[in-house]
Amino acid sequence: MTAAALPADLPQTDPDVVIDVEGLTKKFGERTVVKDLTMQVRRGLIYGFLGPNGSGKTTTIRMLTGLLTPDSGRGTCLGYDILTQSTEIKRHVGYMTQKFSLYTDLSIRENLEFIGRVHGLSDPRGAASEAIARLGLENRASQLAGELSGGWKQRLALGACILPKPDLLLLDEPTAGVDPKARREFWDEIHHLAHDGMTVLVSTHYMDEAERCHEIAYIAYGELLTHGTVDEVVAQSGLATYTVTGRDLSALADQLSKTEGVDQVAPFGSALHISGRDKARLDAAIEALPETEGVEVTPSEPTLEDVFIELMSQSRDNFA
Ligand SMILES: Nc1ncnc2c1ncn2[C@@H]1O[C@H](COP(=O)(O)OP(=O)(O)OP(=O)(O)O)[C@@H](O)[C@H]1O
Repeated sequence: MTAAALPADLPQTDPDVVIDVEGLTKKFGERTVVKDLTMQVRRGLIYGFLGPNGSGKTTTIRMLTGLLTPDSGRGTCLGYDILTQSTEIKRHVGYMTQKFSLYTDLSIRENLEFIGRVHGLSDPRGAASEAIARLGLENRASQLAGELSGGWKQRLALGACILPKPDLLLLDEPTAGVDPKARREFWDEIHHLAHDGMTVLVSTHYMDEAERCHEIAYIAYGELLTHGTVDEVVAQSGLATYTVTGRDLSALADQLSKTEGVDQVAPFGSALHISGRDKARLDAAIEALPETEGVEVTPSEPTLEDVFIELMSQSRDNFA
């Protein structure tokens, strides 16, 4: 990964650490939405935030970048204090929210030029042309934004965010409802941006997108339950997993889901994915299965989805 030089007006603290916060807590009314969150994000990383609906991902991302003031805790974003220097932070951050917020009755080019002017760019027309070329929007430049399909809208929204060349990009569920090809192209572009030195914080519910992040954090009920690379998160889970293949597995799935030592049974096409927190107990459950012709049980690796479902079930227990 290449890291471009920091702009001269950024505080030259530790240029490799873009976000460095500790003990962030946020309440809305009586409800604590984010609890005692401590984390660091290094420059040029694509950092994914995962977790159930309403778990505090957006609130976290907004606090990390000074867009929302925490009730307690402290830290820096791009070297600026998140409590006192949010104006400076905002100058360097691009934020793509869940809601499409561009002008539907302006064309792609008009929208981008307008955004360029709002940001006071010296050459809004040139910047718009550059973004149009970068995102492959040339053939659609004069199309009205309101007439674009979901995937192209997202691409335009991304173009608008990167127009002022932010150092940090926040993407809040950027590909919800977008087809797989458009999602892949969107992610290819995110990787190009990170390769050029931009840091990206992205919230998502898609496991394949989580796997495209350099690091991920899983937040449930306001608490950061795990973080690291995908491999680290899977290894830290301590889950043991088997794959069961064969015909007519639904009766077996029923039986297994009631068996001690089996914490998860998930059908995947003609296979079952069986996981347990305690490998010895899971092994005992597997060994106790009756021999059934055509049914095969093989050890496998837990998927990220297995890990997240497990984390969610544990945290729900704690919060019930
Ligand atoms: N300004 C606000 N005032 C009151 N409650 C809020 C506010 N913003 C968020 N909340 C609540 O805080 C909780 C966390 O919301 P947040 O948007 O951070 O979750 P999320 O993980 O991003 O959810 P999703 O995946 O659904 O986007 C939710 O219960 C939400 O209703």
